[in-house]
Amino acid sequence: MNSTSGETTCCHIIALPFPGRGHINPMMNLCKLLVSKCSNLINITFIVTEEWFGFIKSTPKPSEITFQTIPNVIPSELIRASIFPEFVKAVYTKMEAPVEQLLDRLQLPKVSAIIADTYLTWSVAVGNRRNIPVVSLWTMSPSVCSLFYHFDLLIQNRHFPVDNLSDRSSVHLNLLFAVERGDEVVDYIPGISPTRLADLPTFFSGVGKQTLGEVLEAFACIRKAQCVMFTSFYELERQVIDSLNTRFAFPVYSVGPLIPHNTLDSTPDANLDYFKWLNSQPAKSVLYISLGSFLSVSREQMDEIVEGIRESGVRYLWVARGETARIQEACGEMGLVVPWCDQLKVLCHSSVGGFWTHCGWNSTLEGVYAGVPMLTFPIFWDQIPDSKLIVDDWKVGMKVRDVAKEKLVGRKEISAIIQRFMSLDGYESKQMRRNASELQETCAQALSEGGSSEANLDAFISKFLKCL
Ligand SMILES: O=c1ccn([C@@H]2O[C@H](COP(=O)(O)OP(=O)(O)O[C@H]3O[C@H](CO)[C@@H](O)[C@H](O)[C@H]3O)[C@@H](O)[C@H]2O)c(=O)[nH]1
Repeated sequence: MNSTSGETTCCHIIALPFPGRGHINPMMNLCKLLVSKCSNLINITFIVTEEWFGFIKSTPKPSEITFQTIPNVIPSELIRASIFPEFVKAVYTKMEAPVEQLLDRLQLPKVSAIIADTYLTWSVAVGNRRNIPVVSLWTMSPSVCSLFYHFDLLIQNRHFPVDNLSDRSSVHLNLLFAVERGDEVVDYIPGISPTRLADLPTFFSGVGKQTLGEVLEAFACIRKAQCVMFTSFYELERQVIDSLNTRFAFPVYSVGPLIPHNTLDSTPDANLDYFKWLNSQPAKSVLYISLGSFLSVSREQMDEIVEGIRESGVRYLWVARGETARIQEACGEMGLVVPWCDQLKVLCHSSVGGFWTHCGWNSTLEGVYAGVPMLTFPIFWDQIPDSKLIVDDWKVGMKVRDVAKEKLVGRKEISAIIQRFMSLDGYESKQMRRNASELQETCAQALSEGGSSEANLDAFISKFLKCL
């Protein structure tokens, strides 16, 4: 604290999240954490588009965090998934100028740092021009960070590009590739356990390949940031984090999981129908299903999932956007379908015994925190290696969808794996549940007083928030 004159000085942080739920949530959780650590001593300006402000303005937050908006210079969130490459290009090219204008107008005093999503490449230049340190917040797994940071190794080892794939925008091209060469093993990315080509992010073709240029640009820019922050915790991927620490010329801080665990006790739930329903179910009997907040699977696949769940006879709570009534009718009376829920609180409910997940990194961290085993159904990008971490490395889950094997997972297969996964008696299931509890314990230790995440946050604060 800068208090030689007896006065307390407030400093300022600018938060620049990437416009997407999976990025805004962890950025907000980080901001809340910083405020709770440095109460009354920092103010945070959280910058989003007007559209996102509409989505999040009623989110409970401390008064030290203030929203500021820029105009909607990028395509709407409502169509983001359908025009993803165009959306990413707009984020890379259209947001910098309005952010600069906003900062000029606000004239914020004593700005200690800009915390910006790694994918907002231009933020490093904004910070450097204003002589403000830039903290690059990576909201995916440290493994995926290492992979993109060392992308040249894939090229040197002739694992990228793959010549026989055209640029047609099709998920099936990735599958085609996965079937032909997917079992080849990548064992040269620092810190990452041997990984099949099929388990790398979906950058070999289609939409993934179309946005790869921007992602690699982000990893060129990350080198000019003053530090990198992970939403994860150190013990979860210790080898990768150690190895990145030796390679980066700046510090790496793992301060997570940056999920809303601090609010678990405070949010009221008694009146919500799905909590009332959960309260009346047997312990560990409910499969919680979420396919993520922005991408969806094909109609054909969705029908197989619905039938598989119905045939399994397992109790379920399914978060489905848009098609709630249709899915509820088709899946039957063993469960509930809702358009949105308080996911972390649901995962921590004693009736929930499993998590069908698309393996978004926040959901993965929430599953780890809650100690719930995961049934993985990755759809795109980093979700594929996240599934591999969950199933092969941590051994806290089972795969519904193996990208190297099949295009469409059929209802019989889905029903069988759900039953095996939710059984509390089977050897495999018991082992998986034991591993999930152990990982949960490691996570709790990281978050506890003196744990690695707390120590990293303290180290970050003392190095970067100089005004405190
Ligand atoms: O009913 C719901 C559904 C979701 N969530 C929350 O929404 C967030 C979703 O984040 P995530 O699980 O990471 O999924 P996406 O929104 O799909 O995340 C995007 O961003 C992530 C972080 O960069 C990437 O790992 C993913 O691949 C990418 O799709 C999580 O905190 C969930 O708890 C809820 O609270 N209620």
